[in-house]
Amino acid sequence: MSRALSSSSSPRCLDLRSPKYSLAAPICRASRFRISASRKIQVASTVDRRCFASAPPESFSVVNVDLGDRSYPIYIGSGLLDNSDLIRKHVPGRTALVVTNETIAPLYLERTVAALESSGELRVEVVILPDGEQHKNIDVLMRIFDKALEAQLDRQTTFVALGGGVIGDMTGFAAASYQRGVHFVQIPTTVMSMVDSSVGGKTGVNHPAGKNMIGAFYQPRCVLVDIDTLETLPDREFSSGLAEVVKYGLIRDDEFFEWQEANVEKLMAREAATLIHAIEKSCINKAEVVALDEREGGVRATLNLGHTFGHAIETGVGYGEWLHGEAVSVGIIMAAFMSERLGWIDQSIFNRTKTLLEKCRLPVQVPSLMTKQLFMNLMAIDKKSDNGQVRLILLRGELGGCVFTGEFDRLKLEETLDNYVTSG
Ligand SMILES: NC(=O)c1ccc[n+]([C@@H]2O[C@H](COP(=O)([O-])OP(=O)(O)OC[C@H]3O[C@@H](n4cnc5c(N)ncnc54)[C@H](O)[C@@H]3O)[C@@H](O)[C@H]2O)c1
Ligand SMILES: O=C(O)C(=O)C[C@@H](O)[C@H](O)[C@H](O)COP(=O)(O)O
Ligand SMILES: [Zn+2]
Repeated sequence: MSRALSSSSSPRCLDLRSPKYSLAAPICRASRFRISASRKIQVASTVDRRCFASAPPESFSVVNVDLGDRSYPIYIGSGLLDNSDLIRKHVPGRTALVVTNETIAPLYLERTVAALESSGELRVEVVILPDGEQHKNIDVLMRIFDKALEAQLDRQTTFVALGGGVIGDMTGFAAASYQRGVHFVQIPTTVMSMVDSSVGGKTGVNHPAGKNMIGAFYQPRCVLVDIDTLETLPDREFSSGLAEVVKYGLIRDDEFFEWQEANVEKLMAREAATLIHAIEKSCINKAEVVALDEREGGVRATLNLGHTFGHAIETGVGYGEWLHGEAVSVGIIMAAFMSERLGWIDQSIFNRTKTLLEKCRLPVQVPSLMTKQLFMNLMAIDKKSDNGQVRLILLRGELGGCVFTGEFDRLKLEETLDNYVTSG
């Protein structure tokens, strides 16, 4: 059950009351999740596999992102990379461009291209980018456009992102802007991209001065999560993605947080059923938030818990030095510390958060390179800033409660930086 979030007396402090969802009547042989509060939006369901003639015997679930005529399914399961019917259903036109990187290409490109080409009706082009956050920029983005133009891809083409969040964010932005918009499909291959970045349509690239500063909201036509691809994901990357999973529990889903506390060992052992549950619950939480506030007018900002501190760390130490989830983990702990110092949460919530992040093998200390001044400079250009004033997502009330606000005692922010910054 999602928690009702704490309200605030401040007019600039949004009341982030989240709707609850519950299990409703089964459809076919499976379950359907609904928001059971005032807004009855179907956010998630499990499809009848009979819809897909050549689907493999493995089962999969579907979480729907409800955005009216731009709604789309997130398919979650095993063996889905080879399920040609599933992907082809969402690739109209006669051409597709698969965007991936040097690490993922030898692992999963051949199968992805084979699935797309299986009908014999699609010409599939490929562009392989260099790997790493340091390449998430305008210069490397141009390589996607260069390839698309060289291959004479038209407006009916589909850009397919095969990879982690870097590839997904860049391909989505390329799809949003190539010939003013072409179709887009996400095939995430990291925990981070499966639980977060492939869903919700935030796309873009970094600027040397700040993370994701250039981009667009642009939704995919479907997200295909094949959990088998996680078999090759390095441990450090695996842990990184879990920072966002912990985030969902903290901002809106106390039961999910408690489930994580109870199942973290199985999660870290990559047990399939546990992994699938974590991905499904994360996608359901994200889909609900995105359906309520696609373009971050209010409640969507809560998905940024820890990110104001975290993005400052990623930019400050140099893109790629710290992984996104590592920086977010430290950001989450700083936000929790500050919330506790403000008297907004009990110390036990801070302690439980720290323990869970540590069990996910995530850092909870600021890198030594970060000075207080560097934090302040980088945080000032955060996209959530309002008229030069930093606004933060802070925890408030019971576990699962948070607020997005610029109305807090600035001394507590200073105190937080003083407590966590070790240098200069
Ligand atoms: N758009 C959003 O809503 C959103 C949400 C969260 C994060 N992000 C962005 O996502 C990026 C981080 O994503 P990420 O953590 O996936 O990093 P990433 O895309 O850099 O991938 C992590 C590393 O794992 C490799 N890799 C990917 N899949 C693999 C696999 N199956 N097997 C082996 N290696 C594999 C990649 O080549 C890379 O080296 C950041 O730029 C962050 O800002 C965006
Ligand atoms: O989807 C969202 O909204 C998020 O904030 C998800 C974050 O985990 C993600 O890192 C996102 O890219 C951050 O967005 P930004 O607007 O702060 O760049
Ligand atoms: Zn993030």
